[in-house]
Amino acid sequence: METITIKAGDQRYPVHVGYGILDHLQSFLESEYPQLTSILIITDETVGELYLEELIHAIGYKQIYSKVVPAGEKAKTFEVYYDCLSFALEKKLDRRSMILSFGGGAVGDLAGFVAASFMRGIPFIQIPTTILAHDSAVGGKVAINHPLGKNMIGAFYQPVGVFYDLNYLTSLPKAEVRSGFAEVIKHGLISNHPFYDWLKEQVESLDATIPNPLMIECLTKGIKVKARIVEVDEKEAGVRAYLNFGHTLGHAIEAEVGYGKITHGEAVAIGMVFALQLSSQTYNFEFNTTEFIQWLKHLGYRTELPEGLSIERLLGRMKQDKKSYGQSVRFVLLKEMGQPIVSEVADEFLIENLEIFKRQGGL
Ligand SMILES: NC(=O)c1ccc[n+]([C@@H]2O[C@H](COP(=O)([O-])OP(=O)(O)OC[C@H]3O[C@@H](n4cnc5c(N)ncnc54)[C@H](O)[C@@H]3O)[C@@H](O)[C@H]2O)c1
Ligand SMILES: O=C(O)C(=O)C[C@@H](O)[C@H](O)[C@H](O)COP(=O)(O)O
Ligand SMILES: [Zn+2]
Repeated sequence: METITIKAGDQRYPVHVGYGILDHLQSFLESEYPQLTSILIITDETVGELYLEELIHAIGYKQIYSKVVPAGEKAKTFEVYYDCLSFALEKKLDRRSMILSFGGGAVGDLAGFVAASFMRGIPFIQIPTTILAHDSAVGGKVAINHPLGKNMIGAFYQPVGVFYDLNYLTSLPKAEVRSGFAEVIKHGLISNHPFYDWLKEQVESLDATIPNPLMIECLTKGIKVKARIVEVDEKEAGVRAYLNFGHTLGHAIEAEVGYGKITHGEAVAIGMVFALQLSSQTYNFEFNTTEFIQWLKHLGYRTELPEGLSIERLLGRMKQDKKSYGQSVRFVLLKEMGQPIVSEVADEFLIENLEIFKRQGGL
């Protein structure tokens, strides 16, 4: 097991990563929360069906409730959020209760926001079950979606611990492996040459990555990139925006095609290709985009805009992105490998490039 400590503001918490590590959760609860009154596990129907009983057994605590929510983006709605809060009130959770988020990023974002707002905040633990969640379970961004924009209603609210048992990854569908791995690639691109080059060299196929020990290395490297950024800028006043590389267009695509119709990682992969196109035009960033796209395609990613999307509507979505001020769209671009910059992009330039992108099917 490897443990990475996250420092965020005045908080510190461990991210334990490894195979079969849930025994540590029980001892963590006993030692750190001796006055615990009850536990609410929030999970989704898929993860619940596969692993909930086993988790309840592993925790071995008497007062455990579980709330099963729909799988995927359907969990990140106001209705489901409200339903979770009602459930917590009905079960008489109090300020010494704990929420355990058990699932992928969607459940983590939802459960974290429930924890952040229930009685103005009770502790929560992340038990991630997807590759993507190496990103979402760390750093304290919690949120639900609004029809007008992704993650628009939320908070910065850190978990008190993350227990990442990689055994869960073995049941992930291929599309979810791919989705999660896009965030690993993002962490490579925004951090440095060696990490990105290493990834490209090592990962020729996503089929072989689970339960290959290579995956644990990819995930811990990714978590460390995120940890270094969150440590200096917990609430995205500056450099934390780098973690949004690929997300300006990515989130606009997710909202336009309909939440859950495309995976988050797949949309981010397309967004990264586009951000690289803008980077080379704006900063003469010398990067072998053709080779990058070939690698993405080889791993099974789509690299072009989904059909039928209107450029005007995408632009409208991007203007509502959380990085935008006034009506100016701000993108995370790369000046060099590992040197991101947040850059204001003029509408005309953006439209021109989106048109090229649309015509050329991802360059
Ligand atoms: N808070 C953050 O910092 C942050 C970072 C990145 C992404 N996100 C958010 O995370 C979400 C995406 O996360 P995700 O990809 O983990 O999605 P997810 O939670 O929707 O999980 C993807 C699918 O895989 C299933 N699943 C989960 N674990 C499984 C397992 N072990 N075996 C089989 N099936 C399993 C789920 O039921 C779901 O259908 C998006 O909403 C995105 O906006 C948040
Ligand atoms: O942790 C961050 O900061 C990120 O931007 C990580 C992203 O991968 C993640 O998708 C995040 O939820 C996006 O945040 P948002 O503020 O653009 O909604
Ligand atoms: Zn993301």
